Amino acid sequence: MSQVSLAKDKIQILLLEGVHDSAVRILQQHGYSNIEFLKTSLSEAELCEKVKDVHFIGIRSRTQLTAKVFQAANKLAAVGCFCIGTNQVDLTAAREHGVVVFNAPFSNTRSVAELVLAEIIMLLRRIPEKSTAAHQGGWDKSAAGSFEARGKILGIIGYGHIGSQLSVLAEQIGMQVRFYDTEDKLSLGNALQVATLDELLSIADVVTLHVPETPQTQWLIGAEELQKMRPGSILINASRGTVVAIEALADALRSKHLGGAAIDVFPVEPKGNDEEFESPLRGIANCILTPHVGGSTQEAQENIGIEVAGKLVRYSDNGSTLSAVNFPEVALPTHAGSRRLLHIHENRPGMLTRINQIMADHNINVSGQYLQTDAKVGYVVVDIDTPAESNLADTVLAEMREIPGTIRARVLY
Ligand SMILES: NC(=O)c1ccc[n+]([C@@H]2O[C@H](COP(=O)([O-])OP(=O)(O)OC[C@H]3O[C@@H](n4cnc5c(N)ncnc54)[C@H](O)[C@@H]3O)[C@@H](O)[C@H]2O)c1
Ligand SMILES: O=C(O)[C@H](O)COP(=O)(O)O
Repeated sequence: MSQVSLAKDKIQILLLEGVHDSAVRILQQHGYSNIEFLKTSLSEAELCEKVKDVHFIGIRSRTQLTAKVFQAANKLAAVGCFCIGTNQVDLTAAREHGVVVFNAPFSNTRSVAELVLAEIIMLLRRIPEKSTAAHQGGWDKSAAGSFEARGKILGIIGYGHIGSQLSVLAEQIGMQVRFYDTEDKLSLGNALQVATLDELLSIADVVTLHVPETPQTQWLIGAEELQKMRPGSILINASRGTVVAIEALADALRSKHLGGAAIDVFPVEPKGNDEEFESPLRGIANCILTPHVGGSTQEAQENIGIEVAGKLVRYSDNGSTLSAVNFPEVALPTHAGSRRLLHIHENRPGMLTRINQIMADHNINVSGQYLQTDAKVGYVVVDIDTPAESNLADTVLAEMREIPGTIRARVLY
């Protein structure tokens, strides 16, 4: 499971799903040239084969990194999710294999909030069906069923980075914001938190979902919840496809209980742009269907590329795990003038003592030491004063790997 120090051009990086060029630029600027770039995702079987030689992998929301993939990924040090969601990665398996997972928690949030705001206005004015009619030669000039957004109640489920930004934007056009969140949240502007999901559903003219995919959010909105929404109200989902029971939503739209919907994420999404999109929502009036593009803007993708590639570089160069989603977080200074050893282990008592005993045995001067643990994993970083040409670091590394409970150890180049 361990990995020796490698020259940067030997470090293999695999970028999938067409992550933005900015990621490649950042990696190259920091000396990483061994980069394979694919526009598509890969299946589990393809990944298991491909990851064997890979040290860093970059994915978006489509690539499923399962326990089986981590089992095959002997050399993998870190995963960069070039998106917000990390539900596509088995985070526990990653941690058990000593693989650090990073994401981009902020960079595409504004893009999602803007799209949802636009959809609210479009749906309240019944623009999707009027536009479809016009494309077919129709002329549906009528105010029936068309409303201003001003004064309407926007119900936000999940008041995190996206939900709270949308809250601010929606107030700018005069909407009244109410939100439901399982955590107590600071209300921005005049927004108010409500105590229960049912309360939110019963008062909102527009309900929009901004929760992560978790066991608790799976099918959060089913037939029962849809019935609790106000007649003629609107549902928007740009979170994850498993949050809304899609057949029940199709029924609620067909029966006209709901006045419209905008859905960006689906329980099953095509694997690529050349696969047909199947959904019970196809053909339903006043229903905007978008191909998971909430975060797909030039600005967001470029920023995500820079942000996540930067995190991979800092981990590779320095061992920094700041803002990792599955790992003890350590923010580290550079280590010019010393060799840096990383030791990832099961969180058992006495690990640090064992590591320091090895340093003492070799009469090594430790110039810096950092330890961070969580319930399962411990992460120790040791800076030792030894000339770059000495092989003492490799000797020490070999001994550190022998410590029972070691998951992964390496020395930084
Ligand atoms: N469509 C897209 O392209 C796109 C783009 C970005 C993000 N997303 C999705 O949007 C999600 C939200 O993003 P974010 O940046 O706002 O995340 P966030 O973590 O900042 O906010 C999520 C909020 O949901 C709340 N929450 C969690 N479980 C809940 C529950 N059961 N009921 C009510 N509230 C609950 C949390 O407390 C938190 O406040 C992401 O996890 C991702 O899946 C989609
Ligand atoms: O989690 C996210 O950030 C969004 O779902 C966007 O995913 P994408 O990078 O696959 O568009």
